[in-house]
Amino acid sequence: MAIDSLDVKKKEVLPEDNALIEFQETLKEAVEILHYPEQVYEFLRKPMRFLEVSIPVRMDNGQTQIFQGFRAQHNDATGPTKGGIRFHPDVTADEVKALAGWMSLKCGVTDLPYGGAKGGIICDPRKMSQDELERLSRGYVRAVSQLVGPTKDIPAPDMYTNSQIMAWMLDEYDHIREFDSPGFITGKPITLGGSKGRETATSKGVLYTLQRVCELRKLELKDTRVIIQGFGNVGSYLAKYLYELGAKVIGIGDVLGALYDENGLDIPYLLENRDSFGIVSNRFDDAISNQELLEKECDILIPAAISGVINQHNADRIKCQIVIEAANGPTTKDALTILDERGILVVPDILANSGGVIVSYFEWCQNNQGFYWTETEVDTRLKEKMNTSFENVYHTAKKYGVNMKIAAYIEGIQKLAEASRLRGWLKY
Ligand SMILES: NC(=O)C1=CN([C@@H]2O[C@H](COP(=O)(O)OP(=O)(O)OC[C@H]3O[C@@H](n4cnc5c(N)ncnc54)[C@H](O)[C@@H]3O)[C@@H](O)[C@H]2O)C=CC1
Ligand SMILES: O=C(O)CCC(=O)C(=O)O
Repeated sequence: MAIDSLDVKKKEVLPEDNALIEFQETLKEAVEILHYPEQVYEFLRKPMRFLEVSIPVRMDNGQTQIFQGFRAQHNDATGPTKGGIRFHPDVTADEVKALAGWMSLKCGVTDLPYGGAKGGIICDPRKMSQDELERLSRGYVRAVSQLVGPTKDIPAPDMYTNSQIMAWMLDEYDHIREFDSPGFITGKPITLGGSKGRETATSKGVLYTLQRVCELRKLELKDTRVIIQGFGNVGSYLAKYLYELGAKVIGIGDVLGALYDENGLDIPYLLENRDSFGIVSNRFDDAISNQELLEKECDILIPAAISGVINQHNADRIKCQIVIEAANGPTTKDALTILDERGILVVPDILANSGGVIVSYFEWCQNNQGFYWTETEVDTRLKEKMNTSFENVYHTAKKYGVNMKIAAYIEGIQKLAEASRLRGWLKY
């Protein structure tokens, strides 16, 4: 069914469209702090491979529409590449390249045996029927099938993709390869070899990070005022967990607007009334804009939607103690400088949202073993990895006297650079 009624409004907070430059500039800073030669930066600043594809899809009206898709593989020195596939009308080639680079760093920070990758298709899934989405998903796999595979490059969900889309992609891949290979893709339905706990993994990882930060800042989670932008996979589960733990979720945002109540929102009601694309604000007359939401006073602000929303235009009006980046790249470099100067702690994406890829890794391990874990096993291991990664980044920040973003890059780069040197790709 086409969902025309949910027409995307023009974005109220214009993201800075320079994710790749953001990635490269921060990378350069971290490489210099580590006293690595320039070639390390030159090698890591772009993906090792990038494929752009055209995907013809027969639409329900009988006409064929050509969709543009991408897959970027940033670096495979440490293992096969790994990263989600985004279906979004605004996704660009450069953004996918940046997202792939961030995936490499994320896998470095969390010590996973992967390099980074990312995929994207320019489309608006809210305006497509399930049949059209299925044909698009299968078409994408056919277009990139030479490049991906369980020991080459393993996709997963990202914005506007979900376990059903992973299931179609897996089925198409199995069809092409003529054997069952559940390890080709993660974030699958549990019946098809998905892992328990993958659906909630990113939000749980953000929660564990947030709890650790609260301990350090001596903040009681109970009654802490939290604002979350994004009410999809990551934002909605996070809101649920925080609400259950007694935090006051005073604001949430989605693509069409935002809801705010200084006394705390009724999260169970919003969860029940949101649609499958994480939209709920359109059900209320008193919705505010995303811009207003981001500038409301709170203790912890959690951008969990798109990149570049905290930028040089609004960073001096952000009124919180802590920003936890659940989205990829929500804070620009300029904004980070302003927030640093204002004493606002920013916990970086490549640490905070790594729970998703961590449990994707667990899923892949389970597929390779053919032996499946309980939810408690998954969760215990996730928490352990999140906590270890947090402590490493935190201590690196102290050691080098840098913010947590640079510290996370420093943590993320080292294994990549070392593996590239050991393979003889870089001489230093
Ligand atoms: N799903 C996962 O496992 C992981 C997701 N992430 C990142 O977290 C973020 C959110 O991902 P998901 O929750 O999976 O996506 P989703 O598709 O489930 O939900 C996206 C949410 O963002 C909102 N949104 C979309 N465009 C917006 C805009 N222009 N302004 C304000 N809100 C907007 C949507 O309305 C929806 O509520 C993305 O940056 C993604 O890359 C990071 C790590 C893993
Ligand atoms: O689960 C994965 O493999 C990747 C998730 C992802 O795309 C991300 O962390 O940004």
